[in-house]
Amino acid sequence: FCQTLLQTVFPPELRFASVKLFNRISNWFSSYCYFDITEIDGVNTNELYNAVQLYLSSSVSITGSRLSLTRALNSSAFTFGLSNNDCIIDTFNGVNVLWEHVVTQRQAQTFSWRALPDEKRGFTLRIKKKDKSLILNSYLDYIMEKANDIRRKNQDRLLYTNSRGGSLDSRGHPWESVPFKHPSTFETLAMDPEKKKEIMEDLEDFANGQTFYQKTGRAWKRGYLLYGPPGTGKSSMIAAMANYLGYDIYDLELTEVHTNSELRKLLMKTSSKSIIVIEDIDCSINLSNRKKTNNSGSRNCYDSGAPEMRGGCGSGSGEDGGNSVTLSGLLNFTDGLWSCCGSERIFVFTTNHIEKLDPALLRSGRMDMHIFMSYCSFPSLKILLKNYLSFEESDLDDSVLKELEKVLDKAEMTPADISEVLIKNRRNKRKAVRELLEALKLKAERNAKNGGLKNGDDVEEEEQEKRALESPKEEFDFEETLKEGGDQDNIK
Ligand SMILES: Nc1ncnc2c1ncn2[C@@H]1O[C@H](COP(=O)(O)OP(=O)(O)OP(=O)(O)O)[C@@H](O)[C@H]1O
Repeated sequence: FCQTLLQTVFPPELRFASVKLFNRISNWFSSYCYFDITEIDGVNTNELYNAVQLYLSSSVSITGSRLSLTRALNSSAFTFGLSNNDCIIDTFNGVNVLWEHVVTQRQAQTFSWRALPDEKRGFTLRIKKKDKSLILNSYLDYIMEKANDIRRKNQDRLLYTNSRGGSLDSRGHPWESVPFKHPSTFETLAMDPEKKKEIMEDLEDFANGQTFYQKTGRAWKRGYLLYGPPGTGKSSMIAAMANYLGYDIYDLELTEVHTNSELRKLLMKTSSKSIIVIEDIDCSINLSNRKKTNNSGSRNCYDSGAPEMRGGCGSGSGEDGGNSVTLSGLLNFTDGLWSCCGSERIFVFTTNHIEKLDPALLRSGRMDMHIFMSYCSFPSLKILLKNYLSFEESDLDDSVLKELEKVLDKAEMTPADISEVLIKNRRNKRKAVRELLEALKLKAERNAKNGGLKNGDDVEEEEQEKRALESPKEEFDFEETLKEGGDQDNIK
């Protein structure tokens, strides 16, 4: 009866108008203003909605009593969210704002080329009118930034490679990626703690240095050169850097890049907050012939500023018939105008032979920090003992520690060699230490015999070189024997 009466006295048009009027009057007198951020804006997904959801997830997890939980694709973390029609108060620059998660049923869908979800979701932001101009823009920027940080932290990092001979994938992308799961961290990395701290601080300063780089007019990038014998942890260091900063890694296979312009395109397709790695740079391209003069006897390649990497000096353009990467191309890659497309990028080059590198690559500004990855030192050994055997310093006898320390420098063993000994015997910790001591002593003795000659790989390399030098001599002797008409059986 009441309903019928209401319908008659207040027809829908009148009701609609009175609600509108009521809202307007209450808005007039209200000290708040409201912003609706819907999940779907027209037919497109609203990025701000996703950002707010992620941003609120960090504060909701502590305060909320009923929460929604999600786990995104390619993510290793759970994200908390406000459940339907729940509210939360957030504070920004001393101003309180209220967020409400509004979920309503969507009315029957009219024709649309895209199926919309049954529920209409959105956030309503309530801000005091007097604070609106003060915080709105900066608050929303802050939310977007924070959300990106959270997304990066939650999402699995990716390892990209270009090793497909310059071909593009179905999306026209020159890089292909896999989830990056390397477990190396600065904690597990065996190196001098002081040096480690210095590197970590440098990385932190870089990551937080947006204002600094802007103020000084420098491109927001940094170069690290890691050098040292094989097995001293150069790759592990790169993984630790990526895990520390939460950056993706682009592992650039330089031998698969054919021209400078291809190199540039690869660079353009890298994202910010990433580490671009060229491993064993001395093996990737020929860096040794920069001082060759060209036939006309002009000044050397290095002076000309466009040294050729394959086949001597070339034209100033730095490209050799369009099929070789030049040093100038590589320098432009790290240092030129193109290196600044995108920001917050780290370049890491690794080499086992720093002496083979062109000084142009090493000068400051290109490679800002040169990091020597050395043979295992005593502080590094303690980290390895802790990692592999869970040994603290106090768990070992002083005499054993002293013996290890004494022999370690002379043995010149890499952390990789030592890790092998420890892994092999990790079930029996005491035996592992004993075997390690023996291995170190043996290596030290061998080094002493060889006149302090480096580690196993270097010895092997020298032996290979010796063998290579010796083999032509044998051929020569054979020829000599032929000429002299020697013993035919021997010749056979
Ligand atoms: N400093 C280190 N700290 C911890 N582990 C190390 C270290 N160095 C080497 N290792 C161990 O040895 C293995 C090989 O090391 P890694 O590949 O990082 O050396 P590398 O210097 O990059 O060698 P290469 O020059 O041959 O590429 C790693 O998987 C790691 O387990």
